[in-house]
Amino acid sequence: MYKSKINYQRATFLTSAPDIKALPADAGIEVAFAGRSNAGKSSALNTLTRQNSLARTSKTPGRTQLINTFSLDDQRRLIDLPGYGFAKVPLAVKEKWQKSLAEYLTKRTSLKGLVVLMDIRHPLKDLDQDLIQWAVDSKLSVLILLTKADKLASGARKKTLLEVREATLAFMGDITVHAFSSLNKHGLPELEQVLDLWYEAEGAAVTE
Ligand SMILES: Nc1nc2c(ncn2[C@@H]2O[C@H](COP(=O)(O)OP(=O)(O)OP(=O)(O)O)[C@@H](O)[C@H]2O)c(=O)[nH]1
Ligand SMILES: [Mg+2]
Repeated sequence: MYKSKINYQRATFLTSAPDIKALPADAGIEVAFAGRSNAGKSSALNTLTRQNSLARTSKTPGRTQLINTFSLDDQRRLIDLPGYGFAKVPLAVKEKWQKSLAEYLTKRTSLKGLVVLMDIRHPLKDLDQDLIQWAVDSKLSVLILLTKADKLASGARKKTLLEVREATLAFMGDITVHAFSSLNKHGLPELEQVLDLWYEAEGAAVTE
């Protein structure tokens, strides 16, 4: 098993920011979780940090409307971004939070890597592809997590994983793809290993 170098359980809530002006100082290293509404971003953060209610989750898409920041230590932060692609939200609200999302992604210097979460049953929708291409063009490292992997049997899960890996070659970037489940913790060691690398705290190799 992979032993992570960073103690993700130590994460503490910092701020909920309506726009980037309200974020903590733009120093150190940030890793942000992005994806469609309901993809499982907040759940994945809670799984990573072994805290059930650090990030608020919901059956109702559009739960996370602010940029929520969590501290790992004085140099490292995790970010829970508002989801995109959810139609049933008042336009004014949607525009406001999509704007703060775009602002965060384009202006935040400490942003080192983007975790893009997609439901394994509906991967690579248009907005996901736009986000991944933008991240690659911006020289960000990308980790794709195919979430809710528990919803598929292992054969179908592996098939989708290979298909998505193949499809992401076209983006010509630094992209890693793993299946993930917050329900049964599938893919958690892989997530920790990639984050350790981005946070410049590489741990021991995965040995099985
Ligand atoms: N079966 C299963 N359900 C999951 C998993 N991860 C999340 N869910 C469910 O999916 C729903 C959405 O999860 P959230 O973590 O709130 O999703 P989000 O991406 O943060 O959503 P927004 O904040 O609205 O953008 C909740 O009902 C979760 O319980 C998983 O790994 N397996
Ligand atoms: Mg959320």
